[in-house]
Amino acid sequence: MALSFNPRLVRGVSRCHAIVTAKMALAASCRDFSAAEKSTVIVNLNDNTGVATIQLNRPPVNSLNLQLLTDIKIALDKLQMKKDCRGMILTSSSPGIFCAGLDFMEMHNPQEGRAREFWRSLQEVWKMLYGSRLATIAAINGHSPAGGCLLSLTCDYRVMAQGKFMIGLNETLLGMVAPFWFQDTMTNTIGHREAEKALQLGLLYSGENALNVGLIDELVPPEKVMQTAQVQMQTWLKIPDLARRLTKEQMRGPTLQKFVQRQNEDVDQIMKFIMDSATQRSLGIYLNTLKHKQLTSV
Ligand SMILES: CCCCCCCCCCCCC/C=C/C(=O)SCCNC(=O)CCNC(=O)[C@H](O)C(C)(C)COP(=O)(O)OP(=O)(O)OC[C@H]1O[C@@H](n2cnc3c(N)ncnc32)[C@H](O)[C@@H]1OP(=O)(O)O
Repeated sequence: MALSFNPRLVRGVSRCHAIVTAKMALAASCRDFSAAEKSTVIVNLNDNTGVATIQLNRPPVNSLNLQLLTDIKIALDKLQMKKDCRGMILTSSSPGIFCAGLDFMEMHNPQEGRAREFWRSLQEVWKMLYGSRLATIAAINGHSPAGGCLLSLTCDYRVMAQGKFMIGLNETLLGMVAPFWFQDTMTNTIGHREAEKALQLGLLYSGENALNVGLIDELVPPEKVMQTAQVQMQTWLKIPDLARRLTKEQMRGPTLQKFVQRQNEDVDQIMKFIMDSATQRSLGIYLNTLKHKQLTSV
């Protein structure tokens, strides 16, 4: 697959306890997170409200590598198995950066087996989040390009910090095509016409413009992002869980079913793209410019 790289572009807790101290069962599972090596997520569960927080904790930019994706999946798995857990807020431990998207280092001259595992992990995290039984809110406390935007789009509600932060699926600016399920998630959120523009132009939206097109639901001062997410979560939790969950399943089911049907084909296509020598040349050039980048928004 050919890749056209444009170097001008780019750049784009109440009893609540830290990771593991929540309830006994969760405490045990959380110990698992940090047993072998430092976890790249911080998980809290408020015993009183049933609301969990997952903080992406891979400084400096929370780029999604295999470990971070695996840690998110493990955390979600464990939270979803806990009956008392009804909601989850996804945020970052690094104010100013929610998530910089996929970790380019996972795609730069990778071993094919590792790259496949990486892509499958991304697919699994998307599928789990998009179909989660939990009420989910993204507390976007910083930049959220590409895969970062995708993560937030899986949630039921998005609160973003005011400031010079950008959010959007900017893949085309990098000479990449956002996979169909990235596109579907965007279209389901902002509608077909706006998604057409956003995806083809690789638009990175300012908070104000993201609010205008419905990409985010609230824009608040940075210090109010978590509080706003927690207050909004109470609204979602007033709805009987089963009714809310079945409605979500009906709304998102067709997108998830289409994804499952084409999941393997998607892995094969991406592998072909990543393993292509022209892609690797472009990525090498891009990685050099990444240090001197500047994101510009609409
Ligand atoms: C031409 C590319 C071709 C790639 C082809 C590969 C195949 C791909 C297959 C198809 C995939 C399609 C879907 C893709 C989805 C994605 O998510 S791709 C990732 C897109 N993300 C971005 O473009 C964001 C890039 N980063 C930034 O714009 C900025 O870093 C920031 C998020 C705005 C933060 O800025 P700032 O606070 O100024 O920090 P920096 O100094 O820029 O960064 C700190 C260090 O982190 C490194 N880094 C940043 N982003 C990434 C990343 N995504 N992956 C890996 N590393 C990253 C950055 O280089 C800095 O490193 P050091 O200089 O070593 O400190």
